Amino acid sequence: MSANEQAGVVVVGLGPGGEYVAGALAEAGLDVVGVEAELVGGECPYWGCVPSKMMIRAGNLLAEAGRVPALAGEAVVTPDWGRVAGRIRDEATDDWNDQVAADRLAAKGGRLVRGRGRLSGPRRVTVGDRTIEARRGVVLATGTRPRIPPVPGLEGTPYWTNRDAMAAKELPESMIVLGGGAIGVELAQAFARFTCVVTVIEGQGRLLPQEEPEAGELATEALRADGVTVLTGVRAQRISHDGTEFTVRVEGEEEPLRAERLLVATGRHTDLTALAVDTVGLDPMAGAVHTDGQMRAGEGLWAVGDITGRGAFTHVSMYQAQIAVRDILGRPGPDADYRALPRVTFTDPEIGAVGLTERQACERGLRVRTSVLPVASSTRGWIHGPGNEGFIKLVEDADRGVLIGATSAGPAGGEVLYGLNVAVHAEIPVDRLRHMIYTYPTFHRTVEAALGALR
Ligand SMILES: Cc1cc2nc3c(=O)[nH]c(=O)nc-3n(C[C@H](O)[C@H](O)[C@H](O)COP(=O)(O)OP(=O)(O)OC[C@H]3O[C@@H](n4cnc5c(N)ncnc54)[C@H](O)[C@@H]3O)c2cc1C
Ligand SMILES: NC(=O)c1ccc[n+]([C@@H]2O[C@H](COP(=O)([O-])OP(=O)(O)OC[C@H]3O[C@@H](n4cnc5c(N)ncnc54)[C@H](O)[C@@H]3O)[C@@H](O)[C@H]2O)c1
Repeated sequence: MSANEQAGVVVVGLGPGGEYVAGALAEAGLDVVGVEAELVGGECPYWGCVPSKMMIRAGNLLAEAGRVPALAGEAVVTPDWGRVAGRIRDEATDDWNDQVAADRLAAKGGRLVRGRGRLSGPRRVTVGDRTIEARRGVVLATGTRPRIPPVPGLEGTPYWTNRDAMAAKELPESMIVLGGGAIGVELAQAFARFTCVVTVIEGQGRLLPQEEPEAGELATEALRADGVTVLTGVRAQRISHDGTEFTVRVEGEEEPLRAERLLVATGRHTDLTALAVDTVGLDPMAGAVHTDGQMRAGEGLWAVGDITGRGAFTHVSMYQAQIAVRDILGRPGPDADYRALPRVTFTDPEIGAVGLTERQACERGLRVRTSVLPVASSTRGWIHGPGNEGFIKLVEDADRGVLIGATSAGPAGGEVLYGLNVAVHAEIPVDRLRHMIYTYPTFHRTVEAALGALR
């Protein structure tokens, strides 16, 4: 097949990673074509981070109002989902219209091609009946889609994914959430705080199973305090929908669960077959596009974002995008380094974590020292009162005397994480961390106490 168009670089998928690459390369003067099948900006601004955090912000306000009687008097609030739905429609997503983002790319000098792209050989991308030859190369940034588990009966029912939840104009009366990972716990709590009756079903033994066990316990307590029913270590056996409500049969439960909505939040996957990666010698059955430290996936081929399987987070896609841009422009720079990968689950309390969990460190054969201290034991935690649940957990490589992992859960737990992120990233000796000044009275003073408690 002969190429009928030319470009310097073709970026396939314009989520946070691809949009950054396309914009930065266009600003640097390259002839860039960005190919986007849906909305420029991707999952994060339209169906992910931004709208979900708007829901969470609103839900947290309601919960905070519920804490007023204990500390400050009376507060009467009437939850109104319409405010959240309206803000998501008008402020976050422009009613799911990406014109502003498309114009932003054009203003930087990039060319937008709307459609679903696929590789058609080295340095070639086909979109519909157009084939574009990229002189310098192609960047794959097509992200992920929800993974729908093969539960009997599920297919064909009007189940929700994150996309339906983000676009919900009305709050369902009840909702079953399949999956107790980041999406499941964040949305379960936000919907419950607006009075939706929520049940979470998590197949593993605890919520947030990728994180420390203490994080899962805290998330369970927080969700239960908001009235959410949390079932862990169980699987849905059969799902049906009778036109009005869902029925979910769960192993070990005599009575089936019933709810108006079913949200499937059981992880994400990427479809490399549809991208035709075999035309450039990559395995279409692989779960991700593997890259080297400069985000190179082959000759004239780079990949960034969720598709690389290095952590499905916007900040990872942006970090990788910066590296790919540097490499494509021929500027030297350090390889991608995931040792201090931070993540925050935006429940209330927020659960932030960086680096390795204790278990991951032990599995690597490292000799570890750990400590866990409750935020409530700090002066600030005690002053804060209701809503002060949380803890700091540290994981130290005992032989090197540096932190290799940490969890910061509590009020503003994601912000408190920053210092720990720096410590893990820069490998600051624990002994130096012990001898710095920690502002009084802050939540992060719990870190100082936790450093002293490492055993
Ligand atoms: C509910 C929810 C909440 C989240 N909250 C957070 C959070 O708080 N913090 C955080 O860091 N992360 C969060 N994430 C994850 C975050 O959204 C993703 O990690 C991020 O969007 C990944 O960016 P990306 O560039 O890899 O791809 P994506 O954002 O997935 O974008 C990929 C783009 O490629 C397009 N595309 C796909 N295939 C093709 C093709 N063949 N041709 C052309 N275009 C194509 C898609 O239409 C899409 O626009 C959340 C995700 C969800 C679902
Ligand atoms: N705050 C954030 O940064 C944030 C928020 C939301 C999503 N995200 C990103 O989006 C990605 C996708 O989120 P997610 O919550 O869908 O995935 P996830 O991988 O975080 O969690 C999925 C959960 O579903 C469970 N599960 C899988 N199959 C199941 C089944 N059949 N029955 C019951 N439970 C089952 C898994 O054990 C797991 O705990 C995450 O990996 C995360 O990186 C990030």
